[in-house]
Amino acid sequence: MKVFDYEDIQLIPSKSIVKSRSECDTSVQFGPRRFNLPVVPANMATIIDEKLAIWLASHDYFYIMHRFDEASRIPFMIKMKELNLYTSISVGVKPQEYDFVEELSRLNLVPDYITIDIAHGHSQLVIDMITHIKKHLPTSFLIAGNVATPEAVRELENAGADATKVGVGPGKVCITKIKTGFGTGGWQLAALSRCSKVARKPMIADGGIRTHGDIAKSIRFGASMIMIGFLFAGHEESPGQTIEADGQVLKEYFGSASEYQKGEKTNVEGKRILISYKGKIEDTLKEMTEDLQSSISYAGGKDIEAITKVDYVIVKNSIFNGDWI
Ligand SMILES: NC(=O)C1=CN([C@@H]2O[C@H](COP(=O)(O)OP(=O)(O)OC[C@H]3O[C@@H](n4cnc5c(N)ncnc54)[C@H](OP(=O)(O)O)[C@@H]3O)[C@@H](O)[C@H]2O)C=CC1
Ligand SMILES: Nc1nc2c(ncn2[C@@H]2O[C@H](COP(=O)(O)O)[C@@H](O)[C@H]2O)c(=O)[nH]1
Repeated sequence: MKVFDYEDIQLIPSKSIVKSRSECDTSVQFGPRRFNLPVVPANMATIIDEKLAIWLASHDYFYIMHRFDEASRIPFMIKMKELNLYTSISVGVKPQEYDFVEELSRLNLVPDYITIDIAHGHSQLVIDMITHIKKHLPTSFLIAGNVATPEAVRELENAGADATKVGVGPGKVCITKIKTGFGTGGWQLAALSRCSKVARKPMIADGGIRTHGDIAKSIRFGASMIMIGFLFAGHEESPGQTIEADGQVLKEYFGSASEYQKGEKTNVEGKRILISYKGKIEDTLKEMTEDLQSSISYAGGKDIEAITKVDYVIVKNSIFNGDWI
């Protein structure tokens, strides 16, 4: 199988049709809503919390709340609805999650988006949860993952998922490939490309984004939305703990399957890292927008759609020409 990853690809420019990059529209329709950018901060405890979710929703960005503070999910949804903001939450597949879905239905607290978030999403456990959610919350836009193969995308779509999330093991704080030998680490973009050959519904590329150019590459290879942890970690608004050491300000970023999230050393497939403080998330989103507008201009178009059709070359490990920016 021919594989490649983000650092091995360069997209080929087409003639620009705009006078200024500011003419390029980075917005995207995803499910029932339109968002300013095709990116979503990872549904992880050190990446998203209620305060950031409110900011993102009220500024027309997509968010997915994590599922690790189970009891706070209903109060969170009530607050978002009171603020007239859309709701987007995560669930797992354990028995209590079945009750939770039924409770939402009973309370008529219907999330606009609901994401089934487990490590190995190509599983009967996920198919059963898709069936359960579609029965009790049929109008919610249902995202299911994570998966790595076309077979998995097809099965979850056939079970009723409205979108699938692709990426097993490419994450910055992931140790799945080291601990299990499995995953898409090092070939995440090729895995996405394979999945796109069969997907009939939108796909979220999840994990392994290291530069803003990787967003355009994900779109070229089939993603409608891109989930990002590392690039959103370390901001003022990031919920991870802030640590000061030797005059440096650092923030923590840990995996959802790490002992820091789980509170125990069982089935650990994630680690914790410290990241230099990055400033305000609004500034990062502005830079991402400008860079994606530039990508659209290089693609020879005026909107995201233009990027889906560009030519590309595979040049192994080429993008930094041996340098790091
Ligand atoms: N995208 C990725 O590459 C990865 C992401 N993660 C993240 O970590 C968090 C915890 O994930 P997860 O452990 O799935 O959540 P849970 O702890 O909720 O476990 C999910 C359920 O699936 C069962 N299961 C069976 N086989 C597997 C398998 N190979 N991997 C995981 N579960 C399995 C588990 O049973 P039992 O516990 O008894 O085995 C459990 O009932 C999630 O947020 C997930 O997204 C974790 C690893 C990889
Ligand atoms: N293998 C693991 N993967 C994890 C864990 N926690 C989260 N994740 C995945 O990583 C992405 C974010 O990737 P990044 O490269 O942008 O940082 C996230 O959305 C999850 O899919 C974990 O503990 N182990």
